[in-house]
Amino acid sequence: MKRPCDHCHKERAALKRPKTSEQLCKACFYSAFEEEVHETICKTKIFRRGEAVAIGVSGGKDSTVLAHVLSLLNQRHDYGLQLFLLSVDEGITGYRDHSLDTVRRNEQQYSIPLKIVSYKDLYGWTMDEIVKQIGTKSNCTFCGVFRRQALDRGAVLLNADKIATGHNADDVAETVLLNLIRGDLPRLARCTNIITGEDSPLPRVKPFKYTYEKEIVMYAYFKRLDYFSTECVYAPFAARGAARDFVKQLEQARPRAILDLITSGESFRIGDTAQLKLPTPGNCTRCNYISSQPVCKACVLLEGLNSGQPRLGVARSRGSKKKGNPTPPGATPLPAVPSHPASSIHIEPLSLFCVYSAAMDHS
Ligand SMILES: Nc1ncnc2c1ncn2[C@@H]1O[C@H](COP(=O)(O)OP(=O)(O)OP(=O)(O)O)[C@@H](O)[C@H]1O
Repeated sequence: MKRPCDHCHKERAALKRPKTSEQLCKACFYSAFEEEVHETICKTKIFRRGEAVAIGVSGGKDSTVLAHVLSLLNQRHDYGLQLFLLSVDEGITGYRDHSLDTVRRNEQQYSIPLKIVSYKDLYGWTMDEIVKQIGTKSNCTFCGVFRRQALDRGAVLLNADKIATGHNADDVAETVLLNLIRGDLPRLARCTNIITGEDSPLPRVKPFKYTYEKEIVMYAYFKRLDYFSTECVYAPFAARGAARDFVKQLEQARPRAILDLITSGESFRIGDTAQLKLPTPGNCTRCNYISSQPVCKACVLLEGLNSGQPRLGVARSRGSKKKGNPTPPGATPLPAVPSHPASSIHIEPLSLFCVYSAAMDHS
């Protein structure tokens, strides 16, 4: 016979909590999971009453659970947030089309309005078309850069104040490790910030910063949430490989290791030399997107695609001084994106870092 729940001592335990090793019944697990996210939101003050929040939803487990939990906590604790679902359709047949079906169902299930923006409309290219040009070697670079901008542009169209993403504690711990391995001190110092996006028009927040991936999967499973669990067809091995495996091994030996890695990252402070490396944000001269270079990375990549030299932007690490309109025939010119005051937030180009690490993995 199973032992009783460590919290309520009434119901029988249904699971062992990965984060704490406690034996809990389902109800106590849901409550612990949700209230920890609530505590993170309150302590870090990532939301203000009345704000419009665009939740970046891919249809995957993390963002689906995020949409579910934010909607629930918004009602339960009366945050006064206006929530939206925001999806980027990268144009990947057999992957994103299916996950978008999930997101459309989520719109009904959670009664949260959904906006979908597509690479085809914004840039004139789908990822399927890009992969035909570039192959599967540097495709993640294009996808990451385009997705970041697409999320920003979608959120601006929604008049959102913030973007919330489903990045979890495992993601943050991996980023700490990767920055440490690469000796990237400025990024190491920033990568644990819960509010990021100084290099974007809108702040980005990670309510799951302290939430373990395993618990997100358990929560989704026990609550029978409707999510899509297939890997991207173009990047089944791109995801941070060794760092991910290492974090999982550490967690197996000692569950607290994930939180400890985050705490180590948080304790890091950079000196003046490293501070000098931080780029100064300006605006892209072509599309007006916030950029530390005269031409933003997306425009450089587009220029390469449209001129039949798709490796152009991949080979160059940053920016381009070439002139010309990168918008292809038939594509919507990119709408102007306002910038937000840099002083009001911390910076952490986590998504850009994913792109960077994917590029490193492929190189
Ligand atoms: N196509 C997309 N549309 C909207 N948001 C996205 C998209 N892809 C990723 N995101 C956001 O970025 C976060 C991290 O991206 P990542 O690539 O790890 O997501 P995923 O593995 O596709 O799905 P999930 O994180 O939801 O399980 C997601 O949780 C989500 O908030």
